[in-house]
Amino acid sequence: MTDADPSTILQGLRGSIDNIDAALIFLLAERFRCTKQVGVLKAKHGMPASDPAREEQQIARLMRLAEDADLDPAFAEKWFNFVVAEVIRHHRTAAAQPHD
Ligand SMILES: O=C(O)C(=O)C[C@]1(C(=O)O)C=C[C@@H](O)C=C1
Repeated sequence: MTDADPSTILQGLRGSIDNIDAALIFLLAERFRCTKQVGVLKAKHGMPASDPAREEQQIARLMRLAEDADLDPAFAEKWFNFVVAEVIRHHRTAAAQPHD
């Protein structure tokens, strides 16, 4: 990566960034497909939208994984909290719908 034209290098890196962003979108979509089913299950059985004990375990695990992957663990925690806030919003919406 030394002598190549910088704009060629940039183009190659951007290609990888675009592939990674696409994979992240697909993974997030799959995660929300699962959590929507969790929301319906919880709503049907009168279970609370959030489970703080489960979240604590998830955060501890993700922060360990982030450290191993050389990713800022505080960033991993922020990302998780951001996603879970949206999941809980979906769960509350599901609970407010009529269900049998
Ligand atoms: O596992 C659950 O009970 C969920 O509702 C899923 C989930 C998550 O997105 O991982 C979301 C909210 C809970 O507080 C904990 C975890």
